Amino acid sequence: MLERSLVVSAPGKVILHGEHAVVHGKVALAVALDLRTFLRLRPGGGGSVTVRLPGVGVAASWDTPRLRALRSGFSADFDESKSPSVEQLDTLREFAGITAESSAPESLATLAFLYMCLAISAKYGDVPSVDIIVWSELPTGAGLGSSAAYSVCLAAALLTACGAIACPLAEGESTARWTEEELSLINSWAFQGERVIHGNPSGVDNAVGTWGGALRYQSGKITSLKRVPTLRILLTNTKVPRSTKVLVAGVKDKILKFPAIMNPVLDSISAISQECQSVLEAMPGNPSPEYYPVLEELFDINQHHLNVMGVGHPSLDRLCHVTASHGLHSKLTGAGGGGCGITLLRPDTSPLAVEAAKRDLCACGFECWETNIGAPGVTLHSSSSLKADVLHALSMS
Ligand SMILES: Nc1ncnc2c1ncn2[C@@H]1O[C@H](COP(=O)(O)OP(=O)(O)O)[C@@H](O)[C@H]1O
Ligand SMILES: C[C@@](O)(CCOP(=O)(O)O)CC(=O)O
Ligand SMILES: [Mg+2]
Repeated sequence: MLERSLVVSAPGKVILHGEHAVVHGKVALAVALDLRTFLRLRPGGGGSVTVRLPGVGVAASWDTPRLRALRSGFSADFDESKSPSVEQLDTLREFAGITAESSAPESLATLAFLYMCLAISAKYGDVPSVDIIVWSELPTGAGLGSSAAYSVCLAAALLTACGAIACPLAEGESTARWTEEELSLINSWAFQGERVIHGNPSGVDNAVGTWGGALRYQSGKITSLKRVPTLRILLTNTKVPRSTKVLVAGVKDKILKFPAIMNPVLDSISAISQECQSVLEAMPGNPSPEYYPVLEELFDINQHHLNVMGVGHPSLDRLCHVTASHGLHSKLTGAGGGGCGITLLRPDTSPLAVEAAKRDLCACGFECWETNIGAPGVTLHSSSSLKADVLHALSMS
C-alpha cells in the first residue's frame, strides 16, 4: 500500500472528427488539450475513504469496513475487461443514496468513484484508506472529455495506491509517466469509469487522456498520428448544459429507427476523419494556407452530418453562423447538444478577425479561447512542479 501522497493529472480532448460515429465503430481523430484534471491522493490513517469533488459539489466519506462489506456482496469478479453490471451499479446507487434515474453530475461522479475504488481494490488488494481531491481546469459536461480525464486520474491514482502499477516519480523529478504496459492498464480501467458515466463510450476520450498527443481511434485500435502540424483552434463554450449519456442514447435510437438513412451518414463521417488524417499528415509543421480550404470544408460537411444525427443545438448553429460571418469555419466537438464548438484558424487569419469573432461570440454569452493541442497524457507530478492555482485548489498551498 502507498505510503506517500501523489498528484496525477490527465488532459481533456478535442475531437476533430468522428464524435458519435466512433461509438459505432467508425474512425475518429482526437487531440489532447492543454486543460487538465488534477487529483491528489493522500494515504489516510483513519480507516476511511474520503473524496472531495468540488467541481460537482461532492464531499463524502465512507468507512473502509463498510466498503469492504459492500464489495464482498458482489458475486461477480471485478476486472478491467468487464463492464460494470446493472446489479453492481444498482447496489452502489442504493449504498450512496442515488436514485436510479439520476444522471446528475454529482451522482455519476460518485458512482464512477465507488465503482472504480471497489473494483480496483478487489482485484489488487484491500480497500485503501485514502483521502482524494479532484480539481479540473476543464468545464464539466461541455464536450471536452472531462469525464474521461476524471476516470483516467482515478484509475492512475487508485492503481498506484493499490500497488498494481509503480509510482515512477524519482526524488528530484518534477513529472513522470508510466510504462506502455501500465498506461494500457490505466486506460482499460478508465474505460470502465467512462462506462459508468456515459453508458456506452467508444473509448476515444480515455485513450487521449491516457496517451495524450493526437490519435486516430477505431474500435479500440489506437494509432498516434504520424505528424501533426501546428493547428490554431478557437474553442467556444456555448455554456448550454447537456449529457453525453443522453445524446449517445439518442443517436443509437435514430440509427435503429432509420438504419438505411443513418448508416451512410456514419460512413461518411468516417471518410471525413480519414480524409482529414491524410491532409494533416501531408501538411508541413508550419503549414501554408493552401491546405486549409479542404480542412474547412470537412468541418462544414461534418457539422451538417452531426445536425442530421440530432446532436446539434440552436446555440451551436449560432456559433457557426457568427464565425462564418468572419470567414471562419466551425463544428461542434464532443457529444454536441450544446457544449463546445471548435473553429479552425488559418495561419493567415488576421489577429483583428480573430478578435472580432471572439467579441461577437462573447456577445452571444459564449466563452472562447485559443488552445494548444497535443498535450501529454496522464502524468504524475511532484508538488513543487505544480502551479500556484493547482496547489491551492488541491488544498496544498
Ligand atoms: N472534475 C470532476 N470531478 C468529478 N466529476 C467529474 C469531473 N469532471 C467530470 N466529471 C464527471 O463527468 C460528467 C461529465 O461527463 P460528460 O457528460 O461525458 O461530459 P464531458 O466529458 O464532455 O465533460 C460529470 O457529470 C461528472 O459526473
Ligand atoms: C459522443 C462521443 O463520441 C464523445 C463524447 O465526448 P464528451 O463526453 O462530450 O466529451 C462519445 C464517445 O466517443 O464515447
Ligand atoms: Mg465525457
